[in-house]
Amino acid sequence: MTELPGIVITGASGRMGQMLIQTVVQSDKARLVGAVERAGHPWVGQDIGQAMGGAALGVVVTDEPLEAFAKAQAVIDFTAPAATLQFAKLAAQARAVHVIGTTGMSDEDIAKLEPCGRHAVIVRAGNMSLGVNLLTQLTKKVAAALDDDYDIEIIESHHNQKVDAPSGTALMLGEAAAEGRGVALADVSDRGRDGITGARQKGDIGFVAVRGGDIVGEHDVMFATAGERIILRHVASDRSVFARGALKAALWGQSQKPGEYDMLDVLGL
Ligand SMILES: NC(=O)C1=CN([C@@H]2O[C@H](COP(=O)(O)OP(=O)(O)OC[C@H]3O[C@@H](n4cnc5c(N)ncnc54)[C@H](O)[C@@H]3O)[C@@H](O)[C@H]2O)C=CC1
Ligand SMILES: O=C(O)C1=N[C@H](C(=O)O)C[C@H](O)C1
Repeated sequence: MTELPGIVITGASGRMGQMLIQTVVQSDKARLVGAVERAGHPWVGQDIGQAMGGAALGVVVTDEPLEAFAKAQAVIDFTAPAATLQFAKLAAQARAVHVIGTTGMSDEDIAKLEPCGRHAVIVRAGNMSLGVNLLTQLTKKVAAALDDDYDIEIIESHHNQKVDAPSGTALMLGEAAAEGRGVALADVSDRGRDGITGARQKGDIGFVAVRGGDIVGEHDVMFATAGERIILRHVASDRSVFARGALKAALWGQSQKPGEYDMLDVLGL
């Protein structure tokens, strides 16, 4: 019998890290072979199951990513941009599929993934849920059907510990709206209203970020014109939707050629 694909989770103690550990351990399609945390983190050296407050899982948290990646078929990485760039090089070296959920990466950061994608499969998306990826397609379609008498605003809400804005999801939705309209998002994006801003520019795509409490992730795409508004909405109430998508991507990546992919490729949307 062939062994199930081995998965390493980076940022293992994080909100997503812990959800990913649970998701992989409960799956009958993959096995957990590693858990990585940053050097100096108190969980390093502890069994990941016990560190999470449960039974031992036989996987000790390490701060040596390459050693862990070498034993794995895939790395699922929801950490921070600098860490993700380091992991991309190491996953390519280990020829492991690298699933990147990390957001807040700059265009320069994203360009640095290109050489890694020549050696290994990379799947990257600002949101790994089926619902949001479907919403990008709906957004594109609605934006293509309406002219710029409809003002597009993207409103995102997240918990009070989120460090980046706009969210990765909001940017995906903005890209989809811009694509539907046949414009480049960089040319029409309005991200920072404060003070005497002047009236809204026709054709702009606006972004609004709300931060508070324990909101998992909510996104509205509003098309507003005189007399009516259309609002497309996604609400995530549990991080398992992201973790399930990420595991699906890790398994899908096993049969792909090296290159950079996104969740639309994984989901066939
Ligand atoms: N694409 C998607 O579907 C989703 C993406 N995210 C993104 O995932 C990222 C993480 O989110 P959370 O889990 O909420 O954050 P968090 O702050 O709870 O967890 C991040 C973890 O990464 C660890 N980390 C940082 N640098 C590291 C390094 N060099 N080596 C190993 N571990 C390192 C931290 O110690 C921490 O445990 C964010 O960018 C967030 O926006 C979150 C949810 C869904
Ligand atoms: O940081 C989060 O929590 C989330 N981040 C992703 C994003 O930036 O869009 C996805 C999700 O909304 C949760």
